[in-house]
Amino acid sequence: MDTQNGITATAPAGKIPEPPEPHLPDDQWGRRAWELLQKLRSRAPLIQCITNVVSMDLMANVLLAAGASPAMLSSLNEISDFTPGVDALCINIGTLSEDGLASMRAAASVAAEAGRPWVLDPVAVSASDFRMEACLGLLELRPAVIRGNASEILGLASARRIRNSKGVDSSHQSLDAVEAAKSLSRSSGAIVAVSGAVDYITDGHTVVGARNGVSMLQKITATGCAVTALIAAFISVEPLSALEATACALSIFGVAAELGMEMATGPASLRMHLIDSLDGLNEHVLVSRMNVFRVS
Ligand SMILES: Nc1ncnc2c1ncn2[C@@H]1O[C@H](COP(=O)(O)OP(=O)(O)OP(=O)(O)O)[C@@H](O)[C@H]1O
Ligand SMILES: Cc1ncsc1CCO
Ligand SMILES: [Mg+2]
Repeated sequence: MDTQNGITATAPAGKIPEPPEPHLPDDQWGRRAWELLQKLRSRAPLIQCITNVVSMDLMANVLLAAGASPAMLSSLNEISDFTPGVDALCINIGTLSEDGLASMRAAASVAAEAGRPWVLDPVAVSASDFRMEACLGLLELRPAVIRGNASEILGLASARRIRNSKGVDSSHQSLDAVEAAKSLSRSSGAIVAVSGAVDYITDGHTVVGARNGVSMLQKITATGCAVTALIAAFISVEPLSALEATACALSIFGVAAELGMEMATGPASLRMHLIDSLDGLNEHVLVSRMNVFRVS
């Protein structure tokens, strides 16, 4: 059994791991992203978010602007009724509590049993043993995607609280966490995305970079949380191509931010214009702006 980083291997004994997804040529990403965005808009998938109290509003509004249907239900008493019917689940440990963790565990188990994909946002995983242990336990429930900033991915991949971690913000560059992301992907079986100036997405073998976005996103709280929820929405419409769906979600969010920045005068107006730009995004603008490339 592979116990790399102390995390139990994901493929059952004897099962041959699935091959990496076929490689999409760099010039096809815009077309692919538009195809997935159209699917999302026409299906309006139901996305359950068990998330931190800071992020709820932005997360729900980003999901709505993209065409999904958000539901921030988190009581343990509702999970057995509600979670089997969702299209995907987003779990974010930003303001973690004992009760919240019990709900997260229950919802991830129910989603997995019902064959619904779920994504993990390991916010500030190195801030406390409580968070690290919570995340390592959640990894055993098989998230389809893990998205974090570089410090979070470095911490989670090592299964140890890293020093010089600052809380919810990153103190590392995304490129510094690419090898950790690959290792975490192989040990957990999840697609792993590291956000930053360039977002990196990996299935443990292939690495794709997404260069869209603006640095002012770091001045708006919970943009990372919101893009993780967007990833949940994208994988719900394309579960068999989770790497592509994840890269498309990150890149589309970045394109919306770039368009929003053209009208914004600061973080507060960028937040508003980003949501408007995501809602109004059209094929021509998306295809001409998308900047996704194969790294390895
Ligand atoms: N320097 C940058 N230039 C362009 N885009 C960036 C930059 N830094 C982050 N982003 C984008 O901002 C979004 C949030 O990423 P970030 O790494 O800041 O997440 P985070 O730290 O988890 O955020 P939060 O915890 O506030 O939700 C992503 O879409 C990412 O691509
Ligand atoms: C500021 C903050 N604190 C806990 S979660 C959160 C939102 C960004 O991750
Ligand atoms: Mg975060």
